[in-house]
Amino acid sequence: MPSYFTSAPGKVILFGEHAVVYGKLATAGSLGLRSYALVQSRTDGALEVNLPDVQLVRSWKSADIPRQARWEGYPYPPPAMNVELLDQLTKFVDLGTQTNRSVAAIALLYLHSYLTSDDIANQGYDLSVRSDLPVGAGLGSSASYSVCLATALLKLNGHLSESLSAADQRDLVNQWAFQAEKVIHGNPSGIDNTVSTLGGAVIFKKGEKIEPLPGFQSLKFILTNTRVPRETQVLVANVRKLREKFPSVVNPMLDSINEISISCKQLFAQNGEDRAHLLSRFGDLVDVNHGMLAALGVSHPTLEKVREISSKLGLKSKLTGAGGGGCALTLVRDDMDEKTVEELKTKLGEQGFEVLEAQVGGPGAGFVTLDSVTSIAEFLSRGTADLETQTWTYFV
Ligand SMILES: Nc1ncnc2c1ncn2[C@@H]1O[C@H](COP(=O)(O)OP(=O)(O)OP(=O)(O)O)[C@@H](O)[C@H]1O
Ligand SMILES: C[C@@](O)(CCO)CC(=O)[O-]
Ligand SMILES: [Mg+2]
Repeated sequence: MPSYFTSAPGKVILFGEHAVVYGKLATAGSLGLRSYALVQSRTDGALEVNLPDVQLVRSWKSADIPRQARWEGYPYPPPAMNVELLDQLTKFVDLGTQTNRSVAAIALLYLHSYLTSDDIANQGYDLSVRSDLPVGAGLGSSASYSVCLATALLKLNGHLSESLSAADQRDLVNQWAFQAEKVIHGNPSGIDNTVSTLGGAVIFKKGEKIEPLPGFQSLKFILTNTRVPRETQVLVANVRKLREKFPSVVNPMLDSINEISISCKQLFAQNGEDRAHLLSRFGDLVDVNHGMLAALGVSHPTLEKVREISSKLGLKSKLTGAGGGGCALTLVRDDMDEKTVEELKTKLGEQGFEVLEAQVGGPGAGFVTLDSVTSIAEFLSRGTADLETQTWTYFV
């Protein structure tokens, strides 16, 4: 009766969102805010899914769920996106096409279709996911959800055997989480699931081996959730349309954003000893990158409000993630006194924004093997601090 907790962090993109979709460099770090899953096998052939963050509770007879090919296992890569299966699953879940919970359920069943063995499918299983991240706010909730799902289903089906190195296990989790991200986002670059799987801070280029950001030093940010809902898929599509209309205008902007990530990498690599200089230059890059994103049409009046409020207090902010609402990050320099930070938080709160403080650069995906059946209700009501006291295994 295998059963597991799995967990994965959200992410904050420092520089390079959107440009990363076109093969440009981006830098990002994992967040202290995480999602958690509980997966455990049953005996009655049901697949029971609990996703409280998107208000979804469903129980399907496992035998009724459309399935096509199974994945052959390591070292085979996941097959190309199966559009026919996606159509079948969309009809099967019957929750509308573009709702939060519809895509969440389809992503889960898509991984189920490939990763679940016939034996486990016949027995059935419970899968619940809960998150400390705001959903759809630019902090990688979809990636963190996808990484939790991939880790849970790979573990449950014995695909992460101990004969594989930690790096191979991590790659498998990342590759399958990317499949789930594709179901949710359409055309993701893969940066979000990669940061969520690996943890730490990375410099990322689509399709290339990922490197930790050399010399990365922990930075303090305030994250402001404007609470304006938006969908990453829609914003990415809007930038694509603008680029198709004006390639000669937009392409140089994407190149400039690439240079921002290179400058960030150089800052950490060269200026590690002069922290004040590093933070001042980092702040300049925050400003420039936001300006370019605004020019690409992915800012929002609320994000500009965050910039206005923070700028009056001498702080630099930019949107983070896809933009169009969602979250902004504000760099808190070491020399900022607590009073100013409190004033910032108060002013942001007065606008109805949610202010989050989180560490950047913590651990990536992890799991705990459980030796007894856990009640779903208990798992869903447990505090994060309580879950974190478990003995987690990370893929390092
Ligand atoms: N805890 C969760 N439970 C179930 N589904 C989730 C959860 N978190 C995210 N999702 C899925 O991810 C979707 C949100 O993804 P989206 O990419 O638009 O936002 P994000 O990942 O928070 O932001 P960004 O991609 O800009 O970082 C939701 O509609 C839902 O389908
Ligand atoms: C907007 C985007 O660049 C980042 C979303 O967090 C999309 C992606 O990279 O897939
Ligand atoms: Mg996302």
